[in-house]
Parts: sequence; structure tokens; C-alpha cells
Amino acid sequence: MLGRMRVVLKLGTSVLTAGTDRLHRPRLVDLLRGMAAVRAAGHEVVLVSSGAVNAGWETLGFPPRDRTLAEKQLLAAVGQGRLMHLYATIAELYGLNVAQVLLTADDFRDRTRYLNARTTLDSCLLRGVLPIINENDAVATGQLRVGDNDTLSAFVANLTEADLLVILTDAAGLYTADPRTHPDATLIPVVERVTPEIWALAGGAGSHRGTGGMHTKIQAAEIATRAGTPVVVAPGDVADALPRILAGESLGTRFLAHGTRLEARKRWILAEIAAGSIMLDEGAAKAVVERGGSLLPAGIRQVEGEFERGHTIRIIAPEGREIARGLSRYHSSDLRRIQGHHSREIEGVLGYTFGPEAVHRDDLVRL
Ligand SMILES: Nc1ncnc2c1ncn2[C@@H]1O[C@H](COP(=O)(O)OP(=O)(O)O)[C@@H](O)[C@H]1O
Ligand SMILES: N[C@@H](CCC(=O)OP(=O)(O)O)C(=O)O
Repeated sequence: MLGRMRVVLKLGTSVLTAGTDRLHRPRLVDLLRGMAAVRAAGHEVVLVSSGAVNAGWETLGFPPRDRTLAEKQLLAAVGQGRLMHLYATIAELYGLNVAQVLLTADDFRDRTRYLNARTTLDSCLLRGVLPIINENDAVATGQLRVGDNDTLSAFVANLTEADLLVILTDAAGLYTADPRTHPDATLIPVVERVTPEIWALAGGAGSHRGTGGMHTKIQAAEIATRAGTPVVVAPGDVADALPRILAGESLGTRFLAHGTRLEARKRWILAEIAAGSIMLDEGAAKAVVERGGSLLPAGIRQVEGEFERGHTIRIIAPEGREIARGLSRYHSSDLRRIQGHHSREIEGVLGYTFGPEAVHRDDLVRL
């Protein structure tokens, strides 16, 4: 048994329709039963679900499947509500509450929106609510879109710092060639690195209902594994796929992570441009350098520059030497107000708190 995990599960249209042209209720029941089972085993689940356009098509019954953008947006707007209604109805049978979170590319580019989305997803998980994410197709077009839900699920895995991303689809995993056109293709059980050879295996755009075929799944695997999250691409028509994967069974193709998530996070912090600096007192500098501890507001003497929550800042010892870099948990103006204060006073000073640390030890890289 692997430990308790936070898992992002991505379900493509091909899985939700189970080879038919409509959302397949029995398939949804199976999938939600699986999610309830892994939650009962102590894991956390974040769902990224496609299927809105298909659900809209079922409702409005537009005959052709190649549609204009405006029609597609209409179908998504109509279908998203129906999709959520189905999820909510079935989830209730398993005692689960669901929440809808619609995201677009800007939610990952803009730091405040990113942190807000993260807070909402964290709150859902804390309260045992199943968040169901889709792209906000009704408002996002062109550059505003992530564009496909495989890539979106990798972004969500980073956002939620997931331990595993599971992408269920209508293929049994990554094959040596598109199994639709190459019946002799064989399953690749493990991919250590997404190399050009791996990219070359992805055939065309996949099923007529799906968006990106295997190409976008490989892209998702590359994004997530670089950030330290392993990815499993597995068949959606196998009973209890999710519980079996979380129980350690090898199903489909596993893409191995590059190092740990913490290492990836620290590499990323070092690659960011610092937006400001904080000067420490002797004791705080010692705690950071010698003990690798978190940085508390009590040890801050001065804050320079303007920065938002989540921005990278330089951490400076009393003699002026930069000793670390980290992500600030507070806006620079808030930090100025709480510098020198004990952490238990934060709420009294600001009226709210984002936790006792100015920079948490997991967000701090010593130089
Ligand atoms: N090397 C490959 N291995 C497996 N499947 C592949 C490969 N190349 C292309 N595909 C195609 O990708 C399809 C899955 O993508 P897609 O239809 O977009 O699904 P989803 O709706 O789950 O995103 C498979 O049905 C398969 O035909
Ligand atoms: N956002 C769209 C799905 C986009 C998408 O990537 O589809 P798929 O390839 O089936 O996962 C919808 O809900 O219909």
C-alpha cells in the first residue's frame, strides 16, 4: 500500500461516453464509486472532467460535429450545467458533495488568480468536497485557453501539488504506435523521460470526440513529471482503474517524475526573478542558515520593494549577504505591518492570517 496521496484524475470525453455518442451514466457511476473508494482509503481526489461540449450536443442536438467556435461555446455553456448535474446526482449516492471550478489560461498566469484558485481547491479538499474542474470554454478562446484538458490537468497537478496525475482514456496506455491504425502496436509500461522518441509515438488527434489524442497526454506528462509529479495514462474502461492504480497495481503507462516535487519547486524558485528583499535579525538568519527553518515575521527588520503573496523574494542576513530565496506568504505591505511581531499577533494586526510563517521552509532555498 502506498501512503495517502493527493491525486488529480482526468477523464476525457472518450471515457465519459464509453464508446457511445452520449455521456454514459453507468460509466459515471463506476467512476464515482472508484473515487469514493479511494477517498474512503484516505486519499484526496481532484477531478478534471471533459464532456461539456458533448453534453451540450446531446441537449441541443446539433447534427454536425465540426462546429463553429460560437456553436462550440454555446454547447459548452449548455452542457457544463448538465454535466455537473449528472455528477452531483451520482456523487450524492456515495455521500459526496461536488464543487465546480472553471479555469482558463489566465488563472495560471496571474499570480493572484492562481493563489485564489489554489485556496479554493484546498478548501474543497479540507471539507471533503470533490472539486470538478473544466476549462471555462464559454468565455475563453484562442490565447486565453489552455486548449485541452490533458494539459489543464497537468497545470492543476502543479497548482495542487499533487502526488500523482492519472489520465484515463480510451486507449490502454501509450503504445509503440496508434493502436487504432497499428494493431500490432504494444503497450509501453514505463516511460523514464519524455524524449523526442516518445513524442514520435503519438499519432493524430485521437477519437472524433476527444481533443488531443496521445499528443496532449505526452505533453501533460512532460509538464507534470518535470514538476515532480508522476503520471499514469490508463484505460478508462477497466473496472476500478483508480483504486487499483492507487493500490500500487501497474495499469497503463507510468511516466516517472524528475526528482521530488520539493526539489522541482526549489529549482523553480531559483529561476524566478526576485521582486523584493527582506532583511533579517541575527536570530532569524541563524534559524534559516543553520536549521533550515521557516522564517517568521518576528525576525524581519526591514522589507524592501513591492511584491504580492507568492512572489519570490531575497532573504538578507544582518551583514547584507543574501542567504536564501523564498516565496512570500504575505504581500509586502502586510509584511511591513507584521515585521517584528509574534506570529500569534498577525490576525490582530492585519485582521486575517495566511499562517504563522512569512516564508515557509518548503518555499525557501538556502544559497
Ligand atoms: N501511441 C499511441 N498510443 C495510444 N494511443 C494513441 C497513440 N497515438 C494516438 N493515440 C490515440 O489517442 C486516443 C486517445 O485520445 P483522445 O481520443 O483525445 O481521448 P480523450 O478523450 O481521453 O482525451 C486513442 O484512442 C488513440 O487512438
Ligand atoms: N472542455 C471540453 C473538453 C476539452 C478536451 O480536452 O476534451 P478531451 O480530449 O475529451 O479531454 C469539454 O468539456 O467538452
